Amino acid sequence: MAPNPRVAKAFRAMKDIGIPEEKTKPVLKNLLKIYEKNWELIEAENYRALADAIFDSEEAEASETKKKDDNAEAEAAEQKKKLEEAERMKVIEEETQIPEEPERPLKRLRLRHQDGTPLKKPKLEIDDLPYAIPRSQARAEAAKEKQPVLADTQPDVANESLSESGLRLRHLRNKGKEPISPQTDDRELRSSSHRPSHGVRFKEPKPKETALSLIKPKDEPVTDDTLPPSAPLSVVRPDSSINGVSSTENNSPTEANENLNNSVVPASSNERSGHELATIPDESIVNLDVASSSSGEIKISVTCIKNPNLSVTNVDTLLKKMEDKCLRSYKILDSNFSLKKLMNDICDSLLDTDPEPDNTPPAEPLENGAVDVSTNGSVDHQINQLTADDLKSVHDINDIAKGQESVIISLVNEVNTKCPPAFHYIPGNAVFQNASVNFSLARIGDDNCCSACFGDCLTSASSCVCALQAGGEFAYTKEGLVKEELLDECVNMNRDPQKHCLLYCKECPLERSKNEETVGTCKGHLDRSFIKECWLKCGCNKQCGNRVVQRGIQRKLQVFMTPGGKGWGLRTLEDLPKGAFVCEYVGEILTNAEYYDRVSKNSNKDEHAYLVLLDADWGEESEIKDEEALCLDATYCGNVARFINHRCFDSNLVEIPVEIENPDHHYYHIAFFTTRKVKALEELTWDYGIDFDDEEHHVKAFRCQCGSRFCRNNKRPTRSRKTRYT
Ligand SMILES: C[S@@+](CC[C@H](N)C(=O)[O-])C[C@H]1O[C@@H](n2cnc3c(N)ncnc32)[C@H](O)[C@@H]1O
Repeated sequence: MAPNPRVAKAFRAMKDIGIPEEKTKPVLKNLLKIYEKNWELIEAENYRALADAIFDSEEAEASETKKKDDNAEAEAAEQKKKLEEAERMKVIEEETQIPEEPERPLKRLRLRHQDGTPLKKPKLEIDDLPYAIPRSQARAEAAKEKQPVLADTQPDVANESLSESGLRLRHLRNKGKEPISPQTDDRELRSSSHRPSHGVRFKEPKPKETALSLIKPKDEPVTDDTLPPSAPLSVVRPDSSINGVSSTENNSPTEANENLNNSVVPASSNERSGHELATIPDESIVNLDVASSSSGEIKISVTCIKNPNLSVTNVDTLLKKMEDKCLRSYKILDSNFSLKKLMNDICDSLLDTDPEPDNTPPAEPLENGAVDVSTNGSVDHQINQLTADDLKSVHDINDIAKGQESVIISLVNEVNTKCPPAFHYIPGNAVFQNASVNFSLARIGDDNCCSACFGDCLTSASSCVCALQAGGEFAYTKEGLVKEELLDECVNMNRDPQKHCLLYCKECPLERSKNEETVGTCKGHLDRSFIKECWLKCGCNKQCGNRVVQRGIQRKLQVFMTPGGKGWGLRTLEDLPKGAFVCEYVGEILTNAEYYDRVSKNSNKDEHAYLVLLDADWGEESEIKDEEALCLDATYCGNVARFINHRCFDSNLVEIPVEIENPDHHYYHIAFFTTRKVKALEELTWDYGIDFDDEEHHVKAFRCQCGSRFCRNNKRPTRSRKTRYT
């Protein structure tokens, strides 16, 4: 078909002004459509409309391209921003000491030896040690020669070696003792069954227990928990003048404080429901009477002699005032909290305590004035008829340490109504019964103390005897912080024990104490570095910088109910620097045999468990007697450390053994130091070293809620726990 001459003419006209046909064609087509084929309009003024339309379309195209370019640029900028942000986060992470993605915990070691045959040692290449701080001559040499380290070739302390960093670290070993270690399969690493020492041991329902094991841990989210009230609260003590019909709680005037807001939060060993709050004034005599009848009536009467001119107030006003006070002072979270409900709860608790009141004789007061409810059966009930067990749990929520530490340690629960657990607060370890712990001065020879020192050992030009004992350098800086090298070594060892020296007992006291037909094989014990502090026979003064742990807790700490299902936890109320001493793990010093005995007799399977082994020396000696194989049990007696929860891998605390009174290491202290800077209100956590995979392990492996991105419990099916504990 012959081309439309008007079209050809339009093409020519455009060509004359430099516009090619292919550009003209689509625009002309469009224009014809718009002008409804009105050629006059297109041809007017020498195709001006067409030329304009073409230029317009060119402009639109250009702007479209620019837009695209801009978008691409914006995208690139966004991408760059993200990368920068990621980089910044990385730096922050590094600065806050959050560790890098760890090697995934490997499977557990398997023991291939047994039957008394000499055992091979674990194959440990020093090259594999991230920090490679050899703590004995043998290990240093092994490092040099890149030979596998044989545990039994390690000499003893007298023989310390310089670490790469120059820090001398002391071994927990005895001269001439030859620990034996089993052959291990390199392909199968890291398990808590082989993750020895210092872990919290979890009680298992079955008495058949195999071994203690521990585990490993990130930043706990900072919660906006409020600080504790500053005025200490007094503890409600049972009245020694209980008459058997009604009870009376008298607050000693010496414990008094001006306020009317003292509270007691008792909890029985069976975990009370948190309803037993009693509010009593201080400088007054408060009588609290509770009575119930067989028809189900309960009468609670509070008599308070405070102000003789007291006029009767409106009950609603009083309730409102008290509710405000409760919400404000006791940090009760529930805005619908009501005193009436609280009283109702008290009644419920009372009924729960003894649902069938009978007419047996009134309870006999205990020595300390409390009433043992086991003998109590009167129709009248006393809200403060505390059992001996209950007495352990009469906690002062404003100082759970009851004045036994040099700082106040408050307790808050803003999550639920659970009361603090039942235990006696003790500020230092105490022997339960059979543990052989001998603090005699005669045992401390000249080589165990710096008797020639004076003043502050840390300021003297040379290292003192105590420092030499720990490897030649003081463990602490002048600021009282653990030196980086030691800290990092300990953190590292805990993170990956298989890369460090595990020592194996010929006959493991732990296995022996299980009283099974055959003594199980030793699962290995970490060869740990110690801190050696100056002590009584040292010539330095009390303020010597090499005395840190023995001064006790100095930081503001708080026991709090964790929101994440871990139960109670411990947090700091102040920012802490890296390497700061927080507290030591305090409990009853038990032999392992005593501990197993305790576990087997304990019909109450406790929800939580609180055991730490003092096994740092075990693999060093050919034979450890039962009374020397010790552990710390904080179940019934302990300090704040019993509240420290576990965090896999990147916990903010690490435990370091500390020698103070005892030159041998059957007994020593376990002290917690910060692994990085810790912000106020962060939860303090510790890697227990539990192997959540170990099916045979006696440990009651809780479902870990640590929240760490390295949580070892995350990827595992819950099958073993379910079948074991239901
Ligand atoms: C030494 S206690 C710690 C204090 C304990 N939360 C309490 O309320 O008394 C150890 C117990 O706390 C609980 N726990 C500790 N860390 C935990 C975690 N990461 N996830 C879940 N439970 C944890 C377990 O029940 C464990 O047996």
